[in-house]
Amino acid sequence: MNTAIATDILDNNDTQSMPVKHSAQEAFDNLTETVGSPTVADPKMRASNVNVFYGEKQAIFDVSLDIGINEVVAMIGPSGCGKSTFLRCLNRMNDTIPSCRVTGDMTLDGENLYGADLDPVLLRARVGMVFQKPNPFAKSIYDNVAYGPRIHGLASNRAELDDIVVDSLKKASLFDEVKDRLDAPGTSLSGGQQQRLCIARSIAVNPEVILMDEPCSALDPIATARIEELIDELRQKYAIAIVTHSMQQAARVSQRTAYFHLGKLVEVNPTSDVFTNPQHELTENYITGRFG
Ligand SMILES: Nc1ncnc2c1ncn2[C@@H]1O[C@H](COP(=O)(O)OP(=O)(O)OP(=O)(O)O)[C@@H](O)[C@H]1O
Repeated sequence: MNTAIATDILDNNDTQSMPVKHSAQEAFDNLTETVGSPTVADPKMRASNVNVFYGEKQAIFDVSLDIGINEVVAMIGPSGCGKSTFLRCLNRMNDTIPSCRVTGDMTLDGENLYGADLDPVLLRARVGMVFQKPNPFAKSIYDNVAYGPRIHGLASNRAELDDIVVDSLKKASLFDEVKDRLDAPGTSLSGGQQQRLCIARSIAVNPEVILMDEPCSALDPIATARIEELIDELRQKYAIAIVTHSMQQAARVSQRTAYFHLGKLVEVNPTSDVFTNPQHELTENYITGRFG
């Protein structure tokens, strides 16, 4: 993990009181194309020219961004800039909001996410999501993890289901802590354990991509560190996109960072570049604490 960069960001926060340069607004108004490298050679997911509307209000403007295999892409930016809205497009969670309309092209392994023949329920198994607040079902630890494999018919007998549950809990770094109480309610776990249970639940249905929307915002620093380590391990197998308010977290866990501002994707670059040598003035203002 990029701990050194994360520490640099902390050290740079003495610039918080500096005024926003007037030219920053001009730079935003003139922004017609994302600065940096929104595409990768081997995309798992590709979003091209995506616009999102809530009724008449446009929340995302012409955003293009790839999520590559074995990479973590961090999405950062001021509150309300559209990070969660964009993330939710990637597994069609926005379908559940009646006023929400999405245009543009989005693909998973080249397949159109919004194609008429694509079942959103199956899509959400392939593109799992972990939310801000851990949300285990009111079921046992075992049944929380077994739920997805059961409804998707991934196990033909109890022994296979047991294997999936144990394997998923191991991958989520939770097994050792719960192996003696798999029948206990998921809600009896600590917040950090509940979040790892939710990650195990996503993993259990063999996802290819994991989306995380501020997964550590309800957790203490120790539980956060466990999840961050886990994200680093999960990257070996999955493509991951994470929305975070913590620039230190983005620096620690991601390989590329995407900076959103008022619904536009301003800059995407390797994380080390974004935090040490941002290309766009708006990114620089944000990471040095001049606004946000
Ligand atoms: N369900 C909704 N209905 C109407 N407008 C919405 C809805 N969800 C989000 N918005 C609006 O879309 C814009 C982007 O919101 P979004 O939650 O995606 O931003 P965000 O960057 O994730 O914010 P935060 O960091 O505060 O979570 C905001 O103006 C918000 O008010």
